[in-house]
Amino acid sequence: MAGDEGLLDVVRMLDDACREAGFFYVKGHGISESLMTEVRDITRKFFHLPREEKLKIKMTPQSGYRGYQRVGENVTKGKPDMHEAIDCYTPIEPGRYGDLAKPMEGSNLWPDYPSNFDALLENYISLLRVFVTPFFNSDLSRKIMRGIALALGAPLDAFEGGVAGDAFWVLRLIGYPISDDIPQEERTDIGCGAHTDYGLLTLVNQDDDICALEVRNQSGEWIYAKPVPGTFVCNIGDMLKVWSNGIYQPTLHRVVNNSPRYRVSVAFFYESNFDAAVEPVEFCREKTGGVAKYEKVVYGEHLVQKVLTNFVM
Ligand SMILES: N=C(N)NCCCC[C@H](N)C(=O)O
Ligand SMILES: O=C(O)CCC(=O)C(=O)O
Ligand SMILES: [Fe+2]
Repeated sequence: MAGDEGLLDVVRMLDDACREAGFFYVKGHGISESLMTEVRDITRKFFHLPREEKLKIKMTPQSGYRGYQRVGENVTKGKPDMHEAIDCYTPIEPGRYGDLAKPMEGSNLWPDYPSNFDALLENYISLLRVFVTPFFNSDLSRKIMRGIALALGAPLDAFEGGVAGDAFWVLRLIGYPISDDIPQEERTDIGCGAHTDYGLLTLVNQDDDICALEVRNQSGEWIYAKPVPGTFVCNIGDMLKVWSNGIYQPTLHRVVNNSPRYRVSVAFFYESNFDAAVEPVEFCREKTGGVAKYEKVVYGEHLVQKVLTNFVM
């Protein structure tokens, strides 16, 4: 690979983006634009169903926090978010991680309508995750993580193995209504409050033509991650900060839908192993003065703590 100029260019761009912005666009990734659109369109169709239909897959503590949440149920920094969503997670069998995963045990709730929802989404998830057949491989998130490993000057598989070789995944299908459609007494001015993501890497498939995702730059200004059709907007999560000893930092972002149209985005989160204890890896410590800047974090504890405090139901 050392002689592949094209690859080295991409790795350099990735390193710049991860250091400067914590956000970047990925194109030419092998997921067809038509599939990306289809996934957003089926999500939109679901959110346009009557409330009773959507509540058939209501998210509750008993469902392992999987399923549908109404506008305002997700809360960020004490303020209700003006989005509705379906949250899906890697299925967790009872007892799989002992007490650690108890609150999130279970399998995902898929709606009956639109009828091919589960098949389409399960296919999409497998393409973003790790999908290996004798004829065809797709593992987009892992490929990007391999690029990030190279960007840090490490071997390709530096972010796999015991810590992320069995990566946990999260999928959020999100709808942001226009404010006129939200009763005034329930309305706040923000679709999703400022936050960083929890894991390694996020891949956002967002509606074309609506600017709503805002990223905080180094001067503290909010700038749009404008839609670029066919691309994923990618960003770094909390676990990669710890793992890289802060060489790459997650960036605050938020969503404000001031457009006159309902906005859909589908965010895929590629995480470490659920029970991984993530700590600064030696090759990153060496690059940053030899001292670990962060304490060890168990990813599953981080996620469960977020999930238990994110909702007002
Ligand atoms: N899995 C992720 N990243 N979910 C993003 C939701 C961010 C908002 C959430 N209420 C919070 O305060 O974190
Ligand atoms: O809707 C978006 O564009 C981003 C959503 C987001 O940041 C998240 O769910 O973590
Ligand atoms: Fe996010």
